[in-house]
Amino acid sequence: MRRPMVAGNWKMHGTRASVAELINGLRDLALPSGVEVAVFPPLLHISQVVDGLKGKSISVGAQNSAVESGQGALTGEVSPSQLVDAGCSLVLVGHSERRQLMGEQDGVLIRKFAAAQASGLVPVLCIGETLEQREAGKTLEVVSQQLGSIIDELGVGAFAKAVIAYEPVWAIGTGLTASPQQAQDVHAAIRAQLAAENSEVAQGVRLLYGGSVKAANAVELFGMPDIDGGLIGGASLNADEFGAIIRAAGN
Ligand SMILES: O=C[C@H](O)COP(=O)(O)O
Repeated sequence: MRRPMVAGNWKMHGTRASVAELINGLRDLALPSGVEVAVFPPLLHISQVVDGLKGKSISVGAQNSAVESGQGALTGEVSPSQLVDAGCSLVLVGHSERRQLMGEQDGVLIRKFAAAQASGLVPVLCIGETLEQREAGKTLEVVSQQLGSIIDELGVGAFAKAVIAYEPVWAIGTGLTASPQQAQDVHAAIRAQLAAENSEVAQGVRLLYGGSVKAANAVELFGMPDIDGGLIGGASLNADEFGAIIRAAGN
């Protein structure tokens, strides 16, 4: 039985004041015990969030981390071990905004994934196709290649301590959501790809859906057999809406 997870990716949003307000809203939420909840604030606000959520069962993660796990001469980067030291337990790897806007490709993402695990962080690997790729009928090929690059290099066992988020790029921040069946089809293919190598890992790994998830569509999405929760962008900036999405995962 996989424990559902609902994670909020705050992206590049927030000031110290708005983050304080969001923390208060999150503290007021009654969280269902069966759901793991996490937030990914901007790096600058991680300490504030870790301190503000003390005693509340919400994990804190980073949106990105360095390719090296320790410390060193890497100007502008923050390493997984520094994130652990700051109170993080998770990190996003390969969000489409970083793949597309920062040019992050497989080689770098493999190193980030490995460095995160070496420091004890749980990587949340984000994969998904663009609209052009979906329209060309290449969705499963693209997703399989993105996942396969990590499996080939680090082995399927790496997913015993990782989470995967399927986020179709065309659904991110657009208000367009993959239908529950569209999302389920891709999730099933992801699980089958893992199962071809190791069925125990495949059955245990949480597969989150991301892309315009709201309280209004979460119940249906999370009701699909291979969707184990969500990675929420815009809707996670409102504690009440985020709380309603969390409850949808607890149903
Ligand atoms: O990481 C979160 C995803 O990019 C989804 O963002 P969104 O819920 O604003 O569409």
